[in-house]
Amino acid sequence: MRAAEQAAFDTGVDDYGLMETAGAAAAEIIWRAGHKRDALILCGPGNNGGDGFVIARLLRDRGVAVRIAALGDSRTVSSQRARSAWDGPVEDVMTAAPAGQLVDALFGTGLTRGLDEAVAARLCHLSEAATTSHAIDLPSGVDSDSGALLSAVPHFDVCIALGAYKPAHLLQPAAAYMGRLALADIGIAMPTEVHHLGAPALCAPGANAHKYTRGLVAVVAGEMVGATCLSAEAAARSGAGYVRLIADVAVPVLSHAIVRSASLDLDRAKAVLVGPGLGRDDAAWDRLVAVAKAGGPFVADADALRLFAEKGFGDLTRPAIMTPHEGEFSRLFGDLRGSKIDRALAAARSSGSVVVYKGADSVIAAPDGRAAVASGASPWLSTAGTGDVLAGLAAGRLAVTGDPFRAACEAVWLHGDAARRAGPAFVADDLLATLPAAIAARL
Ligand SMILES: NC(=O)C1=CN([C@@H]2O[C@H](COP(=O)(O)OP(=O)(O)OC[C@H]3O[C@@H](n4cnc5c(N)ncnc54)[C@H](O)[C@@H]3O)[C@@H](O)[C@H]2O)[C@@H](O)CC1
Ligand SMILES: [K+]
Repeated sequence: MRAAEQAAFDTGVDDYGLMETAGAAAAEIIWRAGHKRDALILCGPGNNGGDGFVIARLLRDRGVAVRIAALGDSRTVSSQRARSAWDGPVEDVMTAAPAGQLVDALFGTGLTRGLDEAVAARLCHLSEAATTSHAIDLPSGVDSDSGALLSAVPHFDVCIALGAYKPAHLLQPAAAYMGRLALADIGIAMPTEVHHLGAPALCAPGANAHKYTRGLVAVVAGEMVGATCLSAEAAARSGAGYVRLIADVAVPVLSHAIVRSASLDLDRAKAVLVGPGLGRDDAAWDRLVAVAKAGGPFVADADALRLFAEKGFGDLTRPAIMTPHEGEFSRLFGDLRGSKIDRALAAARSSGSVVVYKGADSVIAAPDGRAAVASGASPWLSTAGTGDVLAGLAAGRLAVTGDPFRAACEAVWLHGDAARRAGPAFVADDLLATLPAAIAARL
C-alpha cells in the first residue's frame, strides 16, 4: 500500500489530496449506512486520524450531528491540515460521550504496537454503546500485515478498507472483527497479487462433450473407504465427466455412476486424488509413490500429506495441488515466517505445488506468486469429512480445467457456497446435495 501511494505521489498526486479522496469515499459509505444518525469520530495522531477529520467535516456538511474526540495532537502534515479545516470543538477520547454512530479513525496501517489498555477499553466501550460502528481502513489494534490483534478490539459493523484490502482484512483473527467489508476506491492502482477469492465463472459442458473430454478423475482408496467415498462423490458432482474409484477392498455405499477398479488404473485420468482414507502404513506409501511416479497431475490431501511430511518428496513428481490444514501445513513446511499469505506463498514456491492452506481463512497460493484468500466461510464447515469433500472437488475441477490454481480457487469457492446453502449443523455428506446448486449459480 505504501509503495502504491508513493507511486501515486510520484505522478503528482499530493498527500493531502489523497487524504481528502479517502475521507470523501469513507464519508459516502458511512452516510449511506447511517444517514443523519449522530456520529462520534475518534481521531488518532497520524493520517488515519486525518481521514477522521475529513470524514467529520464532510458528514457535518450533510447535516449530520458530528462530534470529534482526538487522541492527542495530530503529528503528520496532512493530518494537521485536515484538523485545521475542522472549526468545531475537539473532545478527549477518554471522556467523550457515546453517539449513535462510532467512527474509529485512531490508527490504520501505521500501527506499530497495541493500543494502551485504557484507550483500547474506551474504544470497545464507545463502539458497543453505538448502534453502528465503522472502522476506517482497519480496526485500531489490528496488525495490518498479519491480521493479529495487538490489543482489545471491538466487533465493528463495517470496516472501510482504503484503496485495497490489506492481509488483515482477509486473515483471522482480525477478519472476524470487521463486520461488513467495504472497499473505498481512492484512485490508487494496487500492484498486489493477493486477491479476495471471488466467485468463479464456470462453463457448462460443450454440445459435443463426452465423459472423457469433461475429465476423468481417479480417486485412490486405502484403509478408510468412507473418507475416500466422500471425496469420490464430491468429484462426481464437481462437473467432471467420469470418476473411477481405485479400491481393492469392499466399498460400502456409493453412487452407481462411480466406477470401481481394483488395480491402480490411471488410464485417461486428467487428475488423481490421493490421501483421504489412504492410511499411513507401508502399503499406503507404496500407493502414494505409484501415483506420484505415474507423473500425471494429482491432488494430495490428508494421509498423503502426512506421509510426504514423514518421508519427504525425494525426486517424486510433486502434487499439482496440496490441501493442508494448519497441522498438516506445519508438519510439511515447518515454522515459516510472516502472515498466513506469506507462509502459503513460501510453501507453494518451495514445493512447486498449488497450496490450499485451509482454515477459517483459506489461502490458495501458486508457485508463481498468485494468491487468493477465502474469508467468511461458514463456521459449520468445521466438521469431519468436509476436507474430503474439498479434496474431491479440487481433483474434479483439476480434471475439468487442467489448471491447478484455477481449480483450487473454484473448489474452495464451491465448497464454501455449498456449505452456505446447506445452512447450519450439516454433515459433510449434505454438501453433496447442495453442490449442484452452487455450480448452477456460477454458470
Ligand atoms: N498519504 C497517505 O499515506 C494516506 C494514508 N491514509 C491513511 O493513513 C493511514 C496510515 O497513516 P499513518 O502512517 O500516519 O499511521 P496511523 O495513522 O495508522 O498511525 C499514526 C502513528 O501512530 C503511532 N502509533 C502506532 N501505534 C501506536 C499505538 N499503539 N499507540 C500510540 N501511537 C501509535 C505511530 O507513530 C504511527 O505512525 C492509513 O491507514 C489510512 O487511514 C489515507 O489518508 C490515504 C492517504
Ligand atoms: K482505524
